[in-house]
Amino acid sequence: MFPTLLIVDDEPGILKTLGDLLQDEGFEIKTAANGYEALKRIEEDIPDLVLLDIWMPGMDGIDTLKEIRKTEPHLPVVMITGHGTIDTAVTATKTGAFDFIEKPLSIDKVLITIHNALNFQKLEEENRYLKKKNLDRHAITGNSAPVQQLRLQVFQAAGSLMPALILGENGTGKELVARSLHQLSQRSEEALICVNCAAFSPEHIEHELFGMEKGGTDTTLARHKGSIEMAHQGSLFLDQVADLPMSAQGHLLRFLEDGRFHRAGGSREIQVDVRIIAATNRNLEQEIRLGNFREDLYYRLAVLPITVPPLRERKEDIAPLASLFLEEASLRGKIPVKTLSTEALALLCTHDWPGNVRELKNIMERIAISVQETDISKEILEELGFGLPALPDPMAARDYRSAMDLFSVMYLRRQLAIHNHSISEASEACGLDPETFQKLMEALAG
Ligand SMILES: Nc1ncnc2c1ncn2[C@@H]1O[C@H](COP(=O)(O)OP(=O)(O)OP(=O)(O)O)[C@@H](O)[C@H]1O
Repeated sequence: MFPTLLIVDDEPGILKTLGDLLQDEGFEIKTAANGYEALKRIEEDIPDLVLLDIWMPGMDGIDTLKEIRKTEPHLPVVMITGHGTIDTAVTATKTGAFDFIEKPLSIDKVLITIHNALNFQKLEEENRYLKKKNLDRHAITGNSAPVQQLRLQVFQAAGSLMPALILGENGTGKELVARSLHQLSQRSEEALICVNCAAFSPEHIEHELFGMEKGGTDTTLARHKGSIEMAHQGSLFLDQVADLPMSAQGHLLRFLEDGRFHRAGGSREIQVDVRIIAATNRNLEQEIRLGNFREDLYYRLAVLPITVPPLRERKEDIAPLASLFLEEASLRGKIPVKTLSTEALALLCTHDWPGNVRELKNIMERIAISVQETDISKEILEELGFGLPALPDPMAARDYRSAMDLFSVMYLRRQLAIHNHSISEASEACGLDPETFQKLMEALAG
């Protein structure tokens, strides 16, 4: 299929010669003698590109362009200008024209501009497609009442510029909620900068957030912009915000008050427009009582609080989430999709999911890759440690020894659950070697 060009010019001579030349180059040509006719043509059938004369009686090129933009924001428009009307042409590019070509027209220049505009348009389309896909990637899966409520809260918060604070246990989906919030907001075309506040030492977190003006001889501290500046016009996601040291909390509070800050070592005041989204799995009210978190900062951050419920409180979501993760893993690994039997699913619903959705995702990915069968039975899950009998409360144990044994088994099971049901990962996290971990599990189970 050849690209369709709409040529808009009040000079019949130009319509004819330019039309014939471009038709010879393989384009399909439509013409319009004025702005009104052009809008009518576009309404009938959208062309791939418009060549639009600026000087026309009645509605001129700029007004026609403004009208086109109302219904067709992405349609590439190239302006044709008379000699000496560069200022108007610049106004046109500001109004959304792709480029302009001067009369008398050189066919080479016309062809290059058309090809550039069509290529750019293709790239833009791909980008929009990827953006849309990205939106799906950040979709919050689940049909339980708490997740429906969560989606509504995210949607409402996306329409505001106020800081949002996302609360919830480990692995519940706080980062996913933050990404979804940004994607649904008017800032989705701009950057979402993510900073894990727990990943930096107290000295480095301020440099990471606010940037650095002078670094002396230490090259790792060279002059650089901080995440706040990089997020200008977009959003900044502060994950594990409870880990911010006190001095950084003070600077963040000041920034939240008026959008201004200084780079470390700098005296120039910088103002940016950034939407803050913070998250934590800690109980911030308790951290305030313990003196670890500033109360005034908490109130600034928590203008729009969003709580992501733990998976054990929305077990209806286990089935759709498990299917999603099995499907995603099989797509990635190019292997057949696996499904859970009814009994296997019922067994998953008896589990408490201390690692929440991340634990479910990890286990489904492991099953997708390592299990041969496409129907996942209850027995396969039992081999991975699901469905172990519930343990009595260690506080009610008859003596110290039994209380300690009960506690140890609970601890090891929990570590196993959090770490992907993998003995090597869990043992490393607990500081035990895998053999000891396994032996302890067996001895305590007996
Ligand atoms: N409702 C959901 N739908 C689809 N995927 C989800 C959902 N909730 C969580 N996930 C996935 O589970 C994983 C863990 O989620 P995420 O990293 O957002 O959790 P988190 O609460 O930020 O964790 P942490 O407390 O450790 O920072 C991610 O891969 C995420 O995409």
